[in-house]
Amino acid sequence: MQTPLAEAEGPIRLCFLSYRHLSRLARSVIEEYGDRAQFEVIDESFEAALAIARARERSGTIDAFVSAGANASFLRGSLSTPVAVIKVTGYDIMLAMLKAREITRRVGVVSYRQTVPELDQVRDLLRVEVAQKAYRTPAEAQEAVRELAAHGYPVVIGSSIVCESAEKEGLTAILSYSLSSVRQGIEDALELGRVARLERARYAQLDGVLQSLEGAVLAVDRRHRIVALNTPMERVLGGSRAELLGQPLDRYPAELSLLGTLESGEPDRGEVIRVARRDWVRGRSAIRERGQITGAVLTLQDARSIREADTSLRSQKRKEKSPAARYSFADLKGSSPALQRARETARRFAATDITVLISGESGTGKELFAQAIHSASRRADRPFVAVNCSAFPETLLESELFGYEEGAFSGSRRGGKPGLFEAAHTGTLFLDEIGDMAPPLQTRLLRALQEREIVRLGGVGPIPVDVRIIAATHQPLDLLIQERRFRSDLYYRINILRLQVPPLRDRAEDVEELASTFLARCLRRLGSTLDPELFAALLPRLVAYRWPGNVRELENLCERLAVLLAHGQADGPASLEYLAQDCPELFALPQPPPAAGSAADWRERLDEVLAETGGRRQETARRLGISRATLWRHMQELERRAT
Ligand SMILES: Nc1ncnc2c1ncn2[C@@H]1O[C@H](COP(=O)(O)OP(=O)(O)OP(=O)(O)O)[C@@H](O)[C@H]1O
Repeated sequence: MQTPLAEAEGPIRLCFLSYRHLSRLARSVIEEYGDRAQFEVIDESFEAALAIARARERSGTIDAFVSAGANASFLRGSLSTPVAVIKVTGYDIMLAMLKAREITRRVGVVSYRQTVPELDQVRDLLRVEVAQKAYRTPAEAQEAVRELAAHGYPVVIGSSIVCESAEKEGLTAILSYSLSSVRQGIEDALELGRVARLERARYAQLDGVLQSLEGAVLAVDRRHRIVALNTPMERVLGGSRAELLGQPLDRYPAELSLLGTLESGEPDRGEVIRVARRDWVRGRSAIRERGQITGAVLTLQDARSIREADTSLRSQKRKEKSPAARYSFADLKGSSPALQRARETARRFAATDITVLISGESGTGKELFAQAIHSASRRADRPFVAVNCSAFPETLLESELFGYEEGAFSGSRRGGKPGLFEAAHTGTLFLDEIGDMAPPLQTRLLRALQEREIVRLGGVGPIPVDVRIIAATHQPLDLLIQERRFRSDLYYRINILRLQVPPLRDRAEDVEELASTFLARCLRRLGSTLDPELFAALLPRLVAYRWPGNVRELENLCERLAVLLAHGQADGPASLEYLAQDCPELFALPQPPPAAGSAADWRERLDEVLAETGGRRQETARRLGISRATLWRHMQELERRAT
């Protein structure tokens, strides 16, 4: 394949466009250039010359044109290929004057644009009577020649057009151009042609880069005219490249304007604009040459493709340590009417993308419901991220949720850290115990939910996040609002779809299914099976118990029972008493739930178990059938009441 620069090799292709007087002169020097240049000489001027020049431009067969006088000016203004101008020098005129003097002492000189003042000074020297005239158009040239003829000037010096007119008037015409000025014109044209080739080759390379870009790109010059663009940008502007090149960008929607960038030189990136019925992320920057702004570039990235790339990037990262939901509706055991109703409601919520608020006592299965909703929603294969708001001190929870930038606080990790909102992007964020969130953080959370974007701690730019929120609480939020511990606007924002998970004591029908499921599962893990007779004997006690720790307590108790049963320490119905030693709660009066029972009783029980476990909270929580977070909360509460 030929590279653009290889195309720049070979002789420079020049085209002469002039009346025949100059063409004749040009033909006489062509041979001197040998291999350096290839010539085409055309005896035409103005409109006819322009038509031919444009045809050559389109076919790309010419590197530069050569012309003179008014003709050259006319062509220059209409062609994008360079036009070298053959200029008349004082020396040329002197030579022509000497030739003219051999014929007559009355000489007319007709020059393009302006007369030659020096001639007035030398005419006495040459002892010639000189009449000077200037012209701009062929008609003016003709008129000037006619006037000279009328005033009895037999010889006229001038350009090709002038010579042509003079001959028509029957005068002697002397071309003002000398061979040396024609040679100078050709040298200029060779240089212009060489530079034009290099520029074309560079442009072709740049264009190759532009075309390979996925986004729409264009560049303008200092005057805000389009000088380069790629195919996607042609589609945005709704025209072909040939139509668009050279057009002022002002004609297009104001959002695409680069005038501000040309003015200030300041780049700006990231703003989303809507043009041609699509959303684009716009970038604008200035082009500088040696510090001077010479143009500007506009880039438009399809917002949809950025979103897709963002999603795939985030999901790529997520695959490494993806927080996923483990449970679905199939894992939600229980067939009591209350649970069935809750399950049905949750299923309907799963079909929407709306915020859900789940309330219920600790251990009733709120997180399990949240996971089931997520797993049945359109976000099922996206992350499910759970955070217990009561388990973190305020500032730590803030950085957990929103992440932080490097240097946000002393000890912040290098490179910063994305928060749970970002980790949950496109998925679900489960905010457990939302009632325990500190009010300042509630304000930040509300803003994130409303704006659908977050700002990392120490960060400036907002990061858009697409997250479904499922919040849970064991406390009545309306009471917390009265106590000014919960913001009412956040409450209204999250309290859209409500799900109440009933305590286990209100659905005793579920105990049998739950207990047999938990026991069978634990025993299987221990390589044993459930003895139906023993289970039948145990069931009335399980059903009668009030389960202050709800399903979690039942699950923990089943684990304990399974260990005892699997090791053959309890065998047959007679061993119920034996079990009673290890599971006294089933055989004694039920422990009052912390909220309902007296604080003193609860404190006593808590202290008792803490003493038994040597202060180990994990084990204490397990024995009490509550989560660690709940234990921590209760301890805080008791301390608060004590002071
Ligand atoms: N209906 C159910 N079927 C099977 N297992 C359940 C059910 N409900 C709860 N569980 C189990 O009980 C335990 C406690 O449930 P979960 O953590 O969802 O409760 P929670 O209400 O979110 O508790 P907390 O308020 O203390 O965070 C979990 O191990 C869960 O799998």
